[in-house]
Amino acid sequence: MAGSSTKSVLFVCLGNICRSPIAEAVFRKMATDAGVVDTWRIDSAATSTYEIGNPPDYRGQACMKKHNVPMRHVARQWVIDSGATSDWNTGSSPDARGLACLRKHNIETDHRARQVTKDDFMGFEYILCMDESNLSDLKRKANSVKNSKAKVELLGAYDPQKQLIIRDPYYGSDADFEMVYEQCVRCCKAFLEANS
Ligand SMILES: N#Cc1ccccc1-c1cc(NCCCN2CCCCC2)c2ccccc2n1
Repeated sequence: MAGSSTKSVLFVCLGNICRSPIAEAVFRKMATDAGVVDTWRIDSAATSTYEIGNPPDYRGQACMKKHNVPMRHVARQWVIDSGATSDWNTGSSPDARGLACLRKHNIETDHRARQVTKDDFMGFEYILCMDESNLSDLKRKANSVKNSKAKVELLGAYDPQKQLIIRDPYYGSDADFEMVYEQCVRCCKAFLEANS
C-alpha cells in the first residue's frame, strides 16, 4: 500500500455499471473539491461477471451529467475464488461499442478489464457495498482470503438519514437513479468526513 497517509476505498455493487460507478464518481468529486483526492485510492467493481468491460449505464451517466459530476469507469469483475476465474479479458481493452459511447459523452477512460487479484482485499482499507446480497457475497469471499484487511461495510451505514440499503436501479427509472445519486451524496460526504 502507498504512503501511510494514503487511504483507499473500493465501491462495489452487482454489475458495476449503475450504483458503484456513481458512488465512485461522487466520492472522487468530493475528495477533489476538498483538496484530498491525491491521498485516496478510489475504485469500483462488481460482485458479478454480468457487465465486465462495459461502460456505466447511460441513465447513471445522464444523472452524473445533470449534477456536473465527472465519471470515468468501465466495469470490472471483482470475484475472489481459490480457483481461477476466466482470463478471457485479462489485458484486453474495453469493448469498442463502450469506448464509442464514452467518446460520445467526452468521457475518457483508460480502464482495462482485469482479472480479480487477492490483493484487492489487502489493497483496500474499505470495501463499501450497496445491499445485503453484495454484503453477503463479499463476506463469503473475504473468508477465502487469508489475510484480508478490508473493512467490508454497507455504504448506507454512513447515511445520516439512515437509509441503509441503496437499491439496484437496473430495472428502474431515472427517478431511481436520482435516488441512488442522493443516497451516494449523503453517504460519501459522511464517509469522507469520518476519514478526514
Ligand atoms: N440479476 C438480477 C437482478 C435482480 C433484481 C434487480 C436487478 C437485477 C439486475 C440484473 C442485471 N442484469 C440482467 C440479468 C443478468 N444475467 C443474470 C443471469 C446470469 C447472466 C446475466 C444487472 C446488470 C447490471 C447491473 C445490475 C443488474 N441488476
